[in-house]
Amino acid sequence: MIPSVRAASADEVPVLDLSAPDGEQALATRLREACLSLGFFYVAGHGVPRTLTENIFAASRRYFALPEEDKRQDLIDERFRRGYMPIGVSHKAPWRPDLKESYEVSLDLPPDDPDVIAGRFLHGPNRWPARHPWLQAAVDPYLAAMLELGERLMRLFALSLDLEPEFFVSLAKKPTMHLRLFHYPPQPPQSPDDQFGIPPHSDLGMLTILNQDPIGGLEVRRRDGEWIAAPWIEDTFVVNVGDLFSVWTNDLYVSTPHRVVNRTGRERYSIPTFFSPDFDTSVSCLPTCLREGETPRYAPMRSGAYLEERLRAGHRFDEARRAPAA
Ligand SMILES: O=C(O)CCC(=O)C(=O)O
Ligand SMILES: [Fe+2]
Repeated sequence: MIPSVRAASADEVPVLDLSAPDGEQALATRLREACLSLGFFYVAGHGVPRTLTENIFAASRRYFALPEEDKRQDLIDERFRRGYMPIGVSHKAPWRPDLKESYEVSLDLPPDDPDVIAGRFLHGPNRWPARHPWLQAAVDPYLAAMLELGERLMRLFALSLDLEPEFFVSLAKKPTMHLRLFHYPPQPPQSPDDQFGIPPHSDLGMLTILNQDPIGGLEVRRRDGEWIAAPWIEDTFVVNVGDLFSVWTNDLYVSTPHRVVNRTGRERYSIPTFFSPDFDTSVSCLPTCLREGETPRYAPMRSGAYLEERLRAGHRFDEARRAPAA
């Protein structure tokens, strides 16, 4: 098992209260400080009703408690990437397969949407088990709340970089977003050093809003290389930037590596929502982020193509089709 790491101190993980009366510019300044240091921060005062969180966690627990044969009726499809992802599919070299199962939801596009008709990767309808209507009933309102919170944060991110407030929102009219219900079984104490719930990685897109349960297990790598355990703070979301911000800001805002190790002996559930801009968005160093004498560290890229490459590299669908071990 990976040796355990120290708990983050309170000043290492800033908490931004979005309901504070000091105004958006003050919040944007705090957000900037957080992104210049750890690249992770918490948001409180976010306005997302607590019942939405309680309901989606309850539905997630209920779903993952179903027999494997039942969940496999919702087996994820390689093109739209929606539905049930058993243990074994998320598997990135050189690590062992992730010790987690998931249910994947994205922006729900109707069959007559031009991108769906064109067969574009990730563009499609969500997938819901008709036998378990409570799943969609809990996820849909939560997803709507995440879209709203995501826009609020995108405006703050824009302000924090001296951009006009709608800069990121206007790039995300049909965002390639993913809401993922995760279940991490407890990791056995004798598990090898290359076994994680999720191995060290940076997030692919623009920003991530994570809802975690009180179990713990998320670990974040500081800029000096030390790993620290992210705390659980009641009624907050954990926010971090993804790789696109490293490109936009020339590493001023770093897409911080993180991982999950569930050492607690208990089941862990978490619900990250990932935001990326529209599939064809071209991403390159922002003029407001290029300091004197610097040159862009990353070649311009297309958001969707980057996402596709990384998603295809990190998943093994032959594992999804294999019958589960008896
Ligand atoms: O489950 C968590 O706490 C983190 C998940 C994560 O890092 C990811 O899916 O990218
Ligand atoms: Fe992540």
